[in-house]
Amino acid sequence: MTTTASGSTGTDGTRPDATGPPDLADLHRRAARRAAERAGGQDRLRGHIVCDGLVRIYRSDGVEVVALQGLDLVIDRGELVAIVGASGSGKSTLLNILSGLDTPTAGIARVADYDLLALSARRRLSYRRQVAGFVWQQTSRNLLPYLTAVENVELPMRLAGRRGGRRARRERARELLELVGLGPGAHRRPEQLSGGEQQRCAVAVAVANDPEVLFADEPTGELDEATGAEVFAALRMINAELGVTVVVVTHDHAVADQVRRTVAIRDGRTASEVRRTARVGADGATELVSEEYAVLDRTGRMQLPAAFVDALALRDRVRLDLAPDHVEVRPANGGPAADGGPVNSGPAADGGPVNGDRVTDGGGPADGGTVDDDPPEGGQPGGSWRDGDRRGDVAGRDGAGA
Ligand SMILES: Nc1ncnc2c1ncn2[C@@H]1O[C@H](COP(=O)(O)OP(=O)(O)OP(=O)(O)O)[C@@H](O)[C@H]1O
Repeated sequence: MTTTASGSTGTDGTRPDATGPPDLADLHRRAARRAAERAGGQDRLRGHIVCDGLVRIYRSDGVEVVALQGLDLVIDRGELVAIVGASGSGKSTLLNILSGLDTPTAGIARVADYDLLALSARRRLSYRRQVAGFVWQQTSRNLLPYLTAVENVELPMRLAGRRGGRRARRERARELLELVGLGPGAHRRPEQLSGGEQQRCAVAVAVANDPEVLFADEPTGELDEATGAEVFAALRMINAELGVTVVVVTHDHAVADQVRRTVAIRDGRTASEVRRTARVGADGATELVSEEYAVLDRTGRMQLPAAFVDALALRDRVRLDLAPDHVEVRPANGGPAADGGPVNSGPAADGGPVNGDRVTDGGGPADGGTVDDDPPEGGQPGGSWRDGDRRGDVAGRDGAGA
């Protein structure tokens, strides 16, 4: 690595008069300051939901299955996030841990300041009754068949000993059913409701005790597209009106494509994520812009997209170089990148997209930029990548690369 000119520095380690991108000396100072903060414990993880190095190992009959292998995830209060990933990638395991149904093997899992690795039985019960709501994929698992919709919503309030008496509970149950668009069905039993209506009722049940977070595991999995959209609208309503943080595991593109943030899990780790923002274009029209990012963990590790790895035949070890606004990754022994082109030219310092893809609404995410897109033709760098693809790990913190 080489460094360039330096100047006087501000309290954050950068030059106070800097107007352009930071130079290499700035970056080195910043890195040293962050390392010192980590060592001093100031690098505290913040978020409504925090997973850091989360591990879950299942053991049965002498066989170990590592379902989560150091998963990192931070979700802010009030966010609505979709979790996607191939079958077996660890989505349900993650949701079971976050909802207090399962205990992780190691790492950090914290929701609303509840440390999920250190819950007493009593605190776990109060967490599940009052902090976390849950909606299962199977409609039959969410509701008691012999109670009406309104009675199903009242039940968690009764179990939690919610104050205000029967009348107050009934009033709240009705309000919640109205909110999810099920007012007229309040006095029907589940068998008298459609699948979509049952799932909307389940959403109302899940938020009956004012939880801080709502987890839903494939809530539209058993429904057709139109009915699934109604259920997702109910989740959106809960998120927007009640401010509940919502995390939805889904295979449903119609759901994943509608949220502002979709996180892809692969092999028990967060691999990439797509963020969507509405922007007003030059013609005054609002467009939805999707940007895809690789996920960098706290120790500096990330997964290179398989298309990038294959395009440059990257194997075993790579060279890393720090430039003022990006990091270059090159094959260790020459290869296609030896004559120039950095693999990743995205602006790293400001958190810019890893591949620079931008997708405007209209063609939809299928046109590019989402985690499930087809890889670019010929696997050229600069394209998007498929969620299920093999990736190369890059460990950046020690500068070794591999
Ligand atoms: N109770 C268990 N005992 C042993 N292995 C398990 C157990 N539960 C899950 N696994 C394994 O852990 C890994 C992750 O499973 P998980 O159910 O979390 O994946 P998933 O992404 O939710 O998959 P799907 O989309 O098919 O539901 C898989 O290899 C699975 O076989």
